[in-house]
Amino acid sequence: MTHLTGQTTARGAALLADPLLNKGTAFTRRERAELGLEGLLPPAVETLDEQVTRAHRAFLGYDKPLNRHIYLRQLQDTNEVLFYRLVTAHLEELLPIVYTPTVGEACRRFSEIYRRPRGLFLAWEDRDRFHEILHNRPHKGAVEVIVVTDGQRILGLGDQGVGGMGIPIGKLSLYTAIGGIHPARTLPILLDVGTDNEELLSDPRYLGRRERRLTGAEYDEMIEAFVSAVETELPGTLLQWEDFATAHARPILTRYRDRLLTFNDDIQGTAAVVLGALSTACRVSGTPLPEQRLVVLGAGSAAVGVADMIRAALVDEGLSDEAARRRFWFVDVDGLLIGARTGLSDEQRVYARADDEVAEWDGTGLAEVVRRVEPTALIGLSTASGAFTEEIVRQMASTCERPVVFPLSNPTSHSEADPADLARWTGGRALIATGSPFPPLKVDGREAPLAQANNVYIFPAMGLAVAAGGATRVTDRMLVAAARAVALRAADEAAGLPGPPPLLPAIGGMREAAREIALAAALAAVEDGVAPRATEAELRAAVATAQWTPDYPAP
Ligand SMILES: NC(=O)C1=CN([C@@H]2O[C@H](COP(=O)(O)OP(=O)(O)OC[C@H]3O[C@@H](n4cnc5c(N)ncnc54)[C@H](O)[C@@H]3O)[C@@H](O)[C@H]2O)C=CC1
Ligand SMILES: CC(=O)C(=O)O
Ligand SMILES: [Mg+2]
Repeated sequence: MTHLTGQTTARGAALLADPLLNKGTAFTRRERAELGLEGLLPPAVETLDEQVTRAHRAFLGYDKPLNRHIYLRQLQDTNEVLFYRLVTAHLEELLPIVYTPTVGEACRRFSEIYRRPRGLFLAWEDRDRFHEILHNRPHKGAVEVIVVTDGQRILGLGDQGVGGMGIPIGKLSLYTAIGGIHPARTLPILLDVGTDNEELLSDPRYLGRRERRLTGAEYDEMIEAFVSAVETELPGTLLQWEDFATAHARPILTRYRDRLLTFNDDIQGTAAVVLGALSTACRVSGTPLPEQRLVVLGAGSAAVGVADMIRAALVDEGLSDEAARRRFWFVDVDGLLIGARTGLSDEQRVYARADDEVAEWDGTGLAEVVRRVEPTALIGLSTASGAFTEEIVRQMASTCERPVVFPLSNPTSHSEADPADLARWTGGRALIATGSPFPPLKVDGREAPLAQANNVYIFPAMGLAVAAGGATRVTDRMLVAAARAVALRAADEAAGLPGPPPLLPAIGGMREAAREIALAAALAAVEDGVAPRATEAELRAAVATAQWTPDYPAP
């Protein structure tokens, strides 16, 4: 409880060394006298707001994003209340540093910039002792949310081995900053199953196991050992799978989603935010969802997850499943998904087009698909930087009045297009959302913020929903409800605003948005019978109470 209430028996240097109890220069004179801190701090006593101002200046003193990231991580490891107060006060400015794109660089250079430990590293050799090792977590007591990765598909950067730990740390920082999950109740976990990244294997500084990745039955055994340790030691914890390679992501989700409280953020979180942004785009363009023709670049777990949720929404709107499937054309590194393709997974095969459709085509690459299909929406989850070329986008814009173009791959260096180019090539007609942040566009002399269709709109709110409503499973309906709440909030914010309506809610208001999204998901959990009965008013109050605000406990 200590770390939740701030009540502690720690004194002196030990107190200052605990990031969840340390107030730094905000310890009052009386506290300094009572807690053995005299002489350990410079004399000035600051308020939290004064500390935030000072920390923000120090942050701005670093030019390079990675150095800013390192500064923030150090602040987090020194004084968490101050870190979270700073992040929440400057969310829009700090999000790209804590999260994509800079977190990608932090993962790539994890071993080089490593300073202090955070979270748990679980290695294959210890698979029989995961239960014990979970006891070594820094904060005892219940854990509300775990984010776990095995580092194999970190953003669009591929295998980063233990460097992938940057992602669970970054995502959980946002569970706290946006969702309000208390930092003592979060736990980042890296499953070290080795790496196939040659550069890392030959780097003497690499901090992970210098072994090739586990595969097959051993890999499955590792995952099972981990899940059963979580089930036994931390029952009721929300377990989020993050940045697993497609070969593992879906099978793990299928295996465990009905067994414990769990979801895959890349598959399900991404789907919800994209459905939210697409719903807004449909409203703005006047082309209803069932009339959209969707070309999706990339057929990995993220892309298929997105299509599955849009397909379910189409069926909800009255289309047959077959008709819904026919609204999609999937293009991957080998071209259009068609029946004749071998090696497609069952999930991909759902979207394979009939072979005779392409009989007369000049190949099945993206350019030809766009020329033939005349899509109204182009969604990129391919990791292929610049794949939405001028030729392709101009072609699309020649047959569609308001082309929906979502280059969603992260980090920025992997985006399928630069939004400023998309706006130029389409004469400002494109409805754009990106995965990583981009500067606002200039529209009619005004700055128009770009929608960042990133699962950050969803996962912190799911954590809050579960904390407030006590769900025991994450159901599809909870995610669809979250998607609807995102679209609703965007529409509310757009009302009365000059200029083009934003496709997603403003980043600066994400904490408030998270409450609305969480409420919608919590209500859906009750409807699905996976959470105790509660009225909307009760859940609204529970969500507000559950959302922690960073502040020092009264002296
Ligand atoms: N905006 C967001 O919230 C999210 C974005 N993403 C991004 O989506 C991307 C993909 O993630 P996953 O599906 O897990 O990855 P993945 O590696 O499993 O899938 C990539 C897919 O793209 C295809 N591809 C690769 N190069 C291509 C090319 N040059 N042309 C056409 N297709 C190509 C591959 O064949 C594969 O089907 C990543 O960059 C990730 O950062 C993922 C989750 C959330
Ligand atoms: C945003 C995210 O989860 C990804 O790019 O993998
Ligand atoms: Mg991810």
